[in-house]
Amino acid sequence: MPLVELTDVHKTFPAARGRTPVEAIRGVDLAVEAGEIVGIVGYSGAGKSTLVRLINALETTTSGSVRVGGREITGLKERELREVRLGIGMVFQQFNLFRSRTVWGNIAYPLEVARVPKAEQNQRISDLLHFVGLADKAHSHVEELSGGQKQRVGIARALATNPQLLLADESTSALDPETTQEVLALLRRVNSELGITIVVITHEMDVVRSLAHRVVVMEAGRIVEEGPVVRVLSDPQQPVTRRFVATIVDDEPDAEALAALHARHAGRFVKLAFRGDDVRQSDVFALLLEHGVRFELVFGGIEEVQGETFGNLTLSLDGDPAAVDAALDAVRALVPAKELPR
Ligand SMILES: Nc1ncnc2c1ncn2[C@@H]1O[C@H](COP(=O)(O)OP(=O)(O)OP(=O)(O)O)[C@@H](O)[C@H]1O
Repeated sequence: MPLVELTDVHKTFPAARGRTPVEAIRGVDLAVEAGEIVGIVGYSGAGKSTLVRLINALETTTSGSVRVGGREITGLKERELREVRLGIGMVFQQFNLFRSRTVWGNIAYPLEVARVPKAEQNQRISDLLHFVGLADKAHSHVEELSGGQKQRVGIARALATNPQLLLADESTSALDPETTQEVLALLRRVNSELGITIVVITHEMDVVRSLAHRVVVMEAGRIVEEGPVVRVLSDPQQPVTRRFVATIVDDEPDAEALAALHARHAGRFVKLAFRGDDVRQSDVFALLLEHGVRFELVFGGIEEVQGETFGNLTLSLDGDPAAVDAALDAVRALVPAKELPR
């Protein structure tokens, strides 16, 4: 049974005066299995935050079903919803910490609300501070902390009530790249050491690449593509997915770059797609040489994501036209190859 299951979910916000209603979510089916890290990506307005707010019952669906831990949450009473929310931790972009409280006090807050006995609270807070590496900051005030430390407090607070699910909404967008990596490493430990399922919303593909097992791409209130991260990064299908993937993986030169490359290289351009370790680049290059074709690498790169390699290399091929054709036929038997226009 999935930990979270959305079936044909729609959410329409009523029209503000003189406006049309906003269909924020338009028929979403999504299952998140226990233990997974799912990254939800999409541009601003795609519906990511609304989707997350439906999962933690801060919004109600217009139609469709939302199940958390097997329990239908649509139509539950406020008291029952509070119970459901206790099983879900939230981490926010702007940390949402209480400035008037110390680090300890911030982590204590959800435990106070849940009326956890004091001795148990103290043990829990102390464990969490060690887990997130802030034991020495217990009595610091929030303003004294760096952004990364604030987010670690945010994560500790989200974990205080032992949730099964952590929802992270742009949790690293306010952080610099190095601090982002620290927070992502902590989230990976939350998943691997504590077994907590994580749904992370982001517009940064780097976050997806280094954290998620599976990626869900949203556009205009719908899921337009989903799959294991390595699959989606190495072979994106939808235009919106390609645009996201292009921010971290070189695909093929755009028209402007292509014109500049053609001005420098006389040969025919072909893009080769390497996926996994089954085809070695050296085998492809040997085939070209066997056919008497000279080549130069003009664009692209090879990536390693979660232990798998993939990438796209654009080569300029020079030689007798018939030999280039024959070489291309032979190469196509090994890897997908696409000739780029002149
Ligand atoms: N409470 C609301 N009332 C009216 N419209 C809303 C409300 N919340 C969201 N919307 C609209 O629903 C659509 C989806 O918004 P949502 O915040 O879910 O997108 P998002 O993908 O999370 O974007 P961002 O990355 O900017 O947060 C947008 O058109 C937004 O204006």
